[in-house]
Amino acid sequence: MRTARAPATSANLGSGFDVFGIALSRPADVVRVERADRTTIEVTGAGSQFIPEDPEKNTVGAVAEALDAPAHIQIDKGIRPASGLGSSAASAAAAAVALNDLYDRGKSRKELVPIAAKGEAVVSGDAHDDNVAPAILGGFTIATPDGVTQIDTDISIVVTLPEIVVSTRDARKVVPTETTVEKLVETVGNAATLTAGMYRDDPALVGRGMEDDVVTPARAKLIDGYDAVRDAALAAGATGVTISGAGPAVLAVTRSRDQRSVANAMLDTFDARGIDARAYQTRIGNGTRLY
Ligand SMILES: Nc1ncnc2c1ncn2[C@@H]1O[C@H](COP(=O)(O)OP(=O)(O)O)[C@@H](O)[C@H]1O
Ligand SMILES: N[C@@H](CCOP(=O)(O)O)C(=O)O
Repeated sequence: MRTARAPATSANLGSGFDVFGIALSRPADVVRVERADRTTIEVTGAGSQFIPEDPEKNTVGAVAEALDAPAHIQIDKGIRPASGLGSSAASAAAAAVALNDLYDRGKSRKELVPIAAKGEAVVSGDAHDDNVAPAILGGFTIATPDGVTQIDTDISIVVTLPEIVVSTRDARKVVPTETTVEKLVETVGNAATLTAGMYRDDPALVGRGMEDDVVTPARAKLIDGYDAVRDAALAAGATGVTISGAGPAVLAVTRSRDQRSVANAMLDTFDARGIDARAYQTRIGNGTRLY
């Protein structure tokens, strides 16, 4: 038997659509695997009533198949599904690391990224690596078709998760298919600024580099109160605010001293609109840990 803990992740970070991702120190999923003749799945925890236990429909089923590692897989969800916090990716990442060890498959952490991404394809229709890469490797990751670059960094983050459901599959349908050269130039500048900020552990650069005028405005329409919550977080000291993944979670980069006031400002703003929400005061953290 093996047990692995995989963290929530936040993909895109505004200017890095389908490329950038960060691991968050909390919340997390815990996955326990035991050898079996065929794969069976049991899910408990946050939002488990909405998560299929059929191996064809759960992200961990695709991972077990890709590693040829049938198992009884118990998933304890700490990350609500359809949150924008890489919930489906965290289970896949934890299962990949645990099954690789259980069956002694000898894959490196980087080799496990595309295997865990097969689970993402099951739920979102696309095998994008931007959640599974940080979930497995930790830190800040740049996932491209040529591979993953990982940077360890320490940045304070607030993520606010409203009681709204946005499925990644639906949020991918509103992504614009065309943009202008001006916006392309702006996006490249912001993505480069963000990357420099990650190298320097600099929340001001990271926050500025999250600006995005292409994908985020289209998706913001799916999140009731997004603009007001963003303004409130910035007024409370956040250095940048964007949608976490496909939403509805909203992510703010902060200096450590401003974390609590930013979290309160975001919660109060959702509350004023009658929307229940919870805030995670968290940091960029480690990848999947095997017990
Ligand atoms: N192990 C899993 N954990 C979470 N969601 C899963 C899992 N396996 C399948 N799903 C399905 O994936 C969808 C949530 O994935 P997604 O929309 O990408 O949310 P998130 O942004 O939180 O990852 C839900 O329909 C859920 O039922
Ligand atoms: N790049 C993807 C990331 C989806 O993240 P999730 O946490 O919402 O699953 C996208 O933006 O569609």
